[in-house]
Amino acid sequence: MLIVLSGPSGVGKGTVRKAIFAQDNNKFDYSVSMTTRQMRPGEVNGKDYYFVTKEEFEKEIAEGGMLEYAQYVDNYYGTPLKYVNEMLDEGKDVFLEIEVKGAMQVREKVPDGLFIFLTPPDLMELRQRLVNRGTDDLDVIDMRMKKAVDEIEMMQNYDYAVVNDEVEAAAEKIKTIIRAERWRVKRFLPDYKKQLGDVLK
Ligand SMILES: Nc1nc2c(ncn2[C@@H]2O[C@H](COP(=O)(O)OP(=O)(O)O)[C@@H](O)[C@H]2O)c(=O)[nH]1
Ligand SMILES: Nc1ncnc2c1ncn2[C@@H]1O[C@H](COP(=O)(O)OP(=O)(O)O)[C@@H](O)[C@H]1O
Repeated sequence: MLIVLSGPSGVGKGTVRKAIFAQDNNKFDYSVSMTTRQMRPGEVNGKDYYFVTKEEFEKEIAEGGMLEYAQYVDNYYGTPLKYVNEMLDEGKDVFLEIEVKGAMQVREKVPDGLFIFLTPPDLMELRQRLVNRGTDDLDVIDMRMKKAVDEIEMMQNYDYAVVNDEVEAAAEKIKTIIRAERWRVKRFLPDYKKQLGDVLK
């Protein structure tokens, strides 16, 4: 199963994803993204991201090596296809944390993935989080808010919406959804159909 966590800029995707992976009882693997943005202090190449140059990233795109990618604030971000395919072939679940444009590309390619939209309690709180994060000037924050409203409209293309009111609670809700989704009929039927084909040979 391919699990996609997405949502508007600043809602807390990275924070909630880290809370999910901080617990070691996960049955799924995190797909490390590739990016052209600068490495921040404390980040590790290959763990937080694969940090590459613009030329290297564009070469990957040209060679068909990306499951999806998007340009976000002048940098490329994308999911390398190789690791995702390897995990899915081994029957493992893979977890992507990506912005909405990339998520929609994945929805096209993997329609039976699980798409979860992380949403803020309300727009004032989203703005407050961007202010608290302290990485942007107020005019940039206003631009991000306008973008966030467009991004929130994409919610209708997802399977579940999770309100990020409190980090641990949001992480728990997401894990509950993933557990429940494992028992969807559509995940069993193809396998039984294949077995039937083998049994009747
Ligand atoms: N489409 C896409 N978006 C990604 C990927 N990896 C990270 N992102 C998104 O890119 C945005 C910027 O990430 P980052 O630079 O780490 O900033 P921060 O999450 O705002 O601290 C976030 O919304 C991430 O969810 C990816 O592989 N593909
Ligand atoms: N549930 C929450 N309550 C309060 N602040 C939060 C919550 N989740 C995230 N934040 C804060 O909001 C800001 C944006 O979170 P971040 O994970 O960088 O968002 P994203 O990855 O979606 O851009 C950060 O300062 C983070 O600490």
